[in-house]
Amino acid sequence: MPGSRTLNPDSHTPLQPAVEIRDLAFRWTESGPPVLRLDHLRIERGERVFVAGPSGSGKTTLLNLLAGVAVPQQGSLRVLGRSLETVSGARRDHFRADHIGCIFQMFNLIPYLSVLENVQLPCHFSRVRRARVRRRSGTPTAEALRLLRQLGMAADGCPDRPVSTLSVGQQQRVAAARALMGAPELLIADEPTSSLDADRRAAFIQLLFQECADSGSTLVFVSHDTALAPLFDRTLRLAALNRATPDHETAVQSGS
Ligand SMILES: Nc1ncnc2c1ncn2[C@@H]1O[C@H](COP(=O)(O)OP(=O)(O)OP(=O)(O)O)[C@@H](O)[C@H]1O
Repeated sequence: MPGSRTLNPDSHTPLQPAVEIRDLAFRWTESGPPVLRLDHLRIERGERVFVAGPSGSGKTTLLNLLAGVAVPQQGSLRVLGRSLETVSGARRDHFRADHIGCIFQMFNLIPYLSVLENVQLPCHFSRVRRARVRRRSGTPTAEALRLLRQLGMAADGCPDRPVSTLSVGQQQRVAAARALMGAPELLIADEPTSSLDADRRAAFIQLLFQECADSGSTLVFVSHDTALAPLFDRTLRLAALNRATPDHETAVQSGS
């Protein structure tokens, strides 16, 4: 039960929710229309949330806001208890490096680095994640290999290959392993299974769930594949704001 995992075992003080949004409006350009409006959204620690909605409804935009890549022009946005709309870009970058694992649609892998080097990158940017990796597996290399093994990417010299030589589906798994390094409290994933076959997709989701359960991480997962939705604790459904239909609301719907 996600809502029950709200005590910090170290301090015995209640943890803030993973995400709390109020009266948020976001537009990409000053004169452009709002692309996302959310009156209230609360995601508890440890929850696994599936984000659905038609193309252009703002799913990726929402992940950009949660990652602190973009900031809302209106409303409040608290992630892991931190008000992201009030802090500088540099602080948001630091916060993201320490606490958020991102699997973006474009992967953002560094082409001239090997698979193993790419997966270890979060440890270069964050002392917090480095410390967690040390506690879990001893070294960044050992933890990266553990994750790559789980994703079927540790055999046949794969860890030493430059990522530019990998298929899109393989790159997707490398991006996932990198996001999971150092057990970030919040994991956000944008269409992370779009290039995987059915078997790999099932294994991938199981791994994400297992890793999140082991570390109490919260998962926000965007996908057009609504067959996956019942696997999650609930579904957040976004509706396109600028469609010429009466349905202009951004709806939050609870799944089973
Ligand atoms: N960097 C950007 N600059 C300007 N407009 C943008 C930018 N990124 C997205 N948009 C616009 O914001 C709206 C929401 O886009 P977004 O990518 O969040 O939708 P989405 O629901 O993730 O779509 P898809 O399912 O196709 O990935 C769209 O109208 C899009 O054109």
